[in-house]
Amino acid sequence: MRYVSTRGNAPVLDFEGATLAGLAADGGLYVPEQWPHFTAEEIAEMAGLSYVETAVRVMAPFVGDSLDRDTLTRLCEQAYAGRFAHDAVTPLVQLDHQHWLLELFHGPTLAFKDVALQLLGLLFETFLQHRDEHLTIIGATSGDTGSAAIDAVAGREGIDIFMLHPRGRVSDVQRRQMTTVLSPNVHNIAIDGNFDQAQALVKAMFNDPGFSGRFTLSAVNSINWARLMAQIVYYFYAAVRLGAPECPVAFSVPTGNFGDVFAGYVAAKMGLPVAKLIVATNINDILHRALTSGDYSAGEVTPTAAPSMDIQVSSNFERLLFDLNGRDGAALAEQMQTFETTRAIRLTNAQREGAAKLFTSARIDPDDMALAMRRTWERSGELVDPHTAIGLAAARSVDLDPAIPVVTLATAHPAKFRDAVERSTGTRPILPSRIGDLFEREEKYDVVHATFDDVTAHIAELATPKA
Ligand SMILES: Cc1ncc(COP(=O)(O)O)c(C=O)c1O
Ligand SMILES: N[C@@H](CCOP(=O)(O)O)C(=O)O
Repeated sequence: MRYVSTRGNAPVLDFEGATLAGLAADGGLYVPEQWPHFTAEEIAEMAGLSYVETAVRVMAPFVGDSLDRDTLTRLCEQAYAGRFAHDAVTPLVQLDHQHWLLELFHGPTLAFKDVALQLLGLLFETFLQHRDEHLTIIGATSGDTGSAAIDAVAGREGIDIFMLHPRGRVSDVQRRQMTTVLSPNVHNIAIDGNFDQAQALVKAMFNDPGFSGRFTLSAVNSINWARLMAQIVYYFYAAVRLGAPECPVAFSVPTGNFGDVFAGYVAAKMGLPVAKLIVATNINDILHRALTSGDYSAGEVTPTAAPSMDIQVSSNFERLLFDLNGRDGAALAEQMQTFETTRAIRLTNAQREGAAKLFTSARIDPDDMALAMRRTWERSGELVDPHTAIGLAAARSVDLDPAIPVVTLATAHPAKFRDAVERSTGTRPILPSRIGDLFEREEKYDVVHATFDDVTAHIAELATPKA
């Protein structure tokens, strides 16, 4: 499989190259040159497969010649068998006759990010084995990517990770999951700013030849295609259990950077019968506005009780706009440059009409989020975190054929957001025993001004330059 940039002006790479590069050299994002496709018979054959077997089937076409089948299978076994606290890896839980939760938080750091990052850590290690390179990973987090990426690469030879988080804007559990990992290759940086600023700094570092030329940079955010590839798997895994390919399934996805829901779009492109993708946002609603009125304009980020979704520049939306624009890289580059300068664009008619075929959206305010947490607890006995609650509230707000199962992606364990869950339900979720001592552990992180010069100077002091 070959990978092209959404902005049409970067080298075409294979899977290994795209995984190590992270971001394309022209500022765009790598996407497969074409979408692989499964027939209905091939999807039916996935019924009864284990998570690992499903993962290998779904990801093999994307990996192409970069890994042989045995190696891909071994890596999936290492990533999923044993590292997740549930045999099904991503189990389904039924709430009522139509609604289901897809629990994606059974990994080591209690959020859906583990599903992709456990594999990505192993991919980096495998690809580095035949290269004489030291990888410098630079990432930005609104709380969950950071800990999952750190868990995946802490202590690995030949890799350093620098993770930027917005100071004071992540939950105490989220922060400690990052800052209590004391491996010498882990570098946590708290910036005075929000996630969008952290993400912009990361992209600027990749795009600055003076900085990126000195190090072998890579990315762990969902700008890295390999992240999304691994997230496609659970759409297949859930849908075949609910009757696909005969029966279509809808998914409601709590959304910030548009990565998780874009993985659902790719699953649909690959032949999975997806009835609807519900883009569930909090009051930081750029995606809801874009999908309902074509207005993709970034406002100020407002802190909420669902902090991982406090995002106003949704990186992966670029991948959708590219696909819906007839994959015209030059036109997309112009559109994205306008967005980068003015922080606002209007979607073209082709983009709006194309998106409307599969996507719908809902903006959930804090009261409805709290109500969804309380009702789910009272009616189903399930504690859900604020992000999942937004997905559930959105799922229930959309008018869908009652015969179609609606799966809400449960993206984080409620214990990551204990205060918010307790406020809404009166019940305080307990930290799972594997991180039960989190509040006794020592923390280590640096506070750095959110400017390009300060952050790059800090990283350059600690990172290993190219030989
Ligand atoms: C718990 C949680 N839910 C939802 C999201 C949104 O996912 P995405 O950014 O892929 O849209 C995030 C962060 O990305 C998250 O950490
Ligand atoms: N919510 C994320 C933000 C980064 O998103 P990513 O999926 O692009 O890594 C987080 O928790 O860090």
